[in-house]
Amino acid sequence: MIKEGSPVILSVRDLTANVNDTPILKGLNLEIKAGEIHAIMGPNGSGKSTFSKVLSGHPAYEVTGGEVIFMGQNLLELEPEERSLAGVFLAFQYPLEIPGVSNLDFLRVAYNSRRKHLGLEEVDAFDFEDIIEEKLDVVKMNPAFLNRSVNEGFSGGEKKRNEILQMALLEPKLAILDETDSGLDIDALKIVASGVNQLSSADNAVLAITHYQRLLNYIVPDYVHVMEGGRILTTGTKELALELEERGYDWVVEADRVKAGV
Ligand SMILES: Nc1ncnc2c1ncn2[C@@H]1O[C@H](COP(=O)(O)OP(=O)(O)OP(=O)(O)O)[C@@H](O)[C@H]1O
Repeated sequence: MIKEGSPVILSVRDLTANVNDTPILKGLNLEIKAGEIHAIMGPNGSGKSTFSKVLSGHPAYEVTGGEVIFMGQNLLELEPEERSLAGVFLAFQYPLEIPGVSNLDFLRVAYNSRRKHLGLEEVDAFDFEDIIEEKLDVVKMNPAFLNRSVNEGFSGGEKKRNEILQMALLEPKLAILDETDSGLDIDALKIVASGVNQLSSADNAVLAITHYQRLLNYIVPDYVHVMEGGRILTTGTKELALELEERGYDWVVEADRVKAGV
């Protein structure tokens, strides 16, 4: 859904970041405009999850250089909660369990925080039930999951579905999906993808990190990036994902070496 002149949602320039004093991101550049769906693929350990965690403001990751501008503001200056309120949503690779906090209460607090941030009136528990019911339908989730503690005892696939429910509710400007497809059966994959597609619009953007081309049959990307060694080595269209599926990553790494004259 690329439109000429769409506003830039995320601009990442020469981003470098360390984990435990070890450089992981080594000069990452990426620009995402409104209405676009981007996919990042790449070998294990190339820094994909690190990138998503740096964007969400995870404290274990130290940014050592570069800039990240999200909708005109310096994202790196914002606390993780502020990033979320500003409209950055990260669907985790391993969603956290929060024992003792009901999913319904958790979702209502998150929803009201975002409304407050947008200058809108908070909704009470009664009205929230109508809102959440509509969103449950997006991910075809059984309402019984609302009364359980957040993700506690949920299966891997149920946790991922719950992440997409949060996303549908919060309507972020930038949704980052970190291997949301892993652990999903075929039907759940289609439901999750359909939830993402229903959310996707000309005003927001999606960044999907995945190992599997099959997700991209359902969430069709405008751009596919290959990450290796903490950088984006190459960018293509959805056909690139098909080529990667067939040929693996070595040829991309080799082509980058030849380009760099190494
Ligand atoms: N807390 C940490 N301490 C030490 N090293 C870490 C830590 N977190 C990540 N790393 C290292 O950073 C590198 C990049 O990891 P990351 O999880 O970002 O890769 P990835 O591309 O998402 O991999 P995968 O496809 O396997 O999920 C890896 O070598 C990993 O071991």
